[in-house]
Amino acid sequence: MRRDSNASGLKIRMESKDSKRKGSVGSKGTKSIADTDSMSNFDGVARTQYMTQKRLSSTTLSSQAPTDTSEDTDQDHINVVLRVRPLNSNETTRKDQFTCTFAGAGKIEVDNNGSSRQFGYNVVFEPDATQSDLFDHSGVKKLIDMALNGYACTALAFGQTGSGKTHTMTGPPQQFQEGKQVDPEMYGIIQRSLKYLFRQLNQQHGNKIVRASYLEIYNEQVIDLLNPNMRRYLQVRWSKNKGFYVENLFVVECETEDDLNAVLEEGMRNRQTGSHGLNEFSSRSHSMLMLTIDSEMQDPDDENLYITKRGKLTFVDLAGSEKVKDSNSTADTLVESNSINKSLLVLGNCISSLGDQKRRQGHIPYRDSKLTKLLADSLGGNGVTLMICCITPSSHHAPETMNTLRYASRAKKIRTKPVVKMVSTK
Ligand SMILES: Nc1ncnc2c1ncn2[C@@H]1O[C@H](COP(=O)(O)OP(=O)(O)OP(=O)(O)O)[C@@H](O)[C@H]1O
Repeated sequence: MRRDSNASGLKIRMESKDSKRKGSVGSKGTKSIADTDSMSNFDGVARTQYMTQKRLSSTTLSSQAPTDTSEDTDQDHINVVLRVRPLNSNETTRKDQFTCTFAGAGKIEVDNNGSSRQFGYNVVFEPDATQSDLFDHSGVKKLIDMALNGYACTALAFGQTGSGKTHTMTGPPQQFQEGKQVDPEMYGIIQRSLKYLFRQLNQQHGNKIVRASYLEIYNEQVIDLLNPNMRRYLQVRWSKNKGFYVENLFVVECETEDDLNAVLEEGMRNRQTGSHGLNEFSSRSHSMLMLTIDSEMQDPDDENLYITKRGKLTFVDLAGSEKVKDSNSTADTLVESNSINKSLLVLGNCISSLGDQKRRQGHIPYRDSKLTKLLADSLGGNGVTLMICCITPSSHHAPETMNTLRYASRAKKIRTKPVVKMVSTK
């Protein structure tokens, strides 16, 4: 191990060269809330506990108890939660209608030009839900607990451009600009997760090592967000042991929450963003912040043997699907839009196949995009996944919103087989 800094001076303890090279809410309805700490999907041991309903004074979240508890006990459904952002100033100026009705119990009804449809998810966050509501009740804490116990866990934000994915994951995107600061109340799921992760780690005994890497997929190329000066596209490879992985990705070892926050800031500053008709600070790439958490413990039966549980925690902020007509894309942004839409189409195809009981036994087109290759394990493998779908309630975007909701419903049917990864060392 040695201390080092990357090209842009990120001061974080880094792994040895070898290991580095290895790439290693407010509606009108009921005010109820899910105790997501008992969500069966995120509980690898007690798998069939039902969510308990709690009343909460001013928050309006709704929840749904999982209904099918009789299935293969090795498998877990992907958890899907939905966040509806408030109407923005463009939408109110245009006098767009508010299309969503919240019936409670994880149900949402959306009106698309006179025809309405109801959808159901694990939790629905209504427009006045706060950032802290999202963190407390989306199930992400359970996800972190599972990563600490050796599972590969993913939190993935999905939805049309401008629907609030980045806001949900990190808070307002402007905060990462030079000299800008944000009220900590606005911090997103990632910053809150990093805090929670270190709080949990500090309470545990034994050696713990947290490593981080951060990449983006921009125009179907993988770029290292922690080493952007390298400006070399990284290759996605496959191996029997690791599945799909990115070769030569910069990996940093983080000792504190501040180290991880520095990684986040560095990556967010380097991420491709652009301005278009639907979002002033639009992410033009899919980003993945990947943490590996090694927890070493002595084998109770052999004092010379140490067992390391290797959990993973990945935060994915997808670029948003967009209608080129609405985003007024031209030249470069058109190439970006097409690339984003294409990779999201492949993701949609994978989700459709995986969500269909018959088709999931057949060919899943993971290899059709880098994004799906890197999400293969989270979606169809041994991972545990939380999908956070973001939508706008605006009538102007209702057809696109319907698409997002349909995808989210399909994703809910996907099942993975979570396994704990162990490494033993003498
Ligand atoms: N729940 C919310 N409450 C208040 N403002 C929000 C909310 N969600 C999003 N916004 C604001 O709306 C704008 C667009 O949000 P954001 O950039 O997160 O969208 P996105 O889905 O990540 O878009 P893209 O795919 O283009 O990157 C931002 O200014 C953001 O702060």
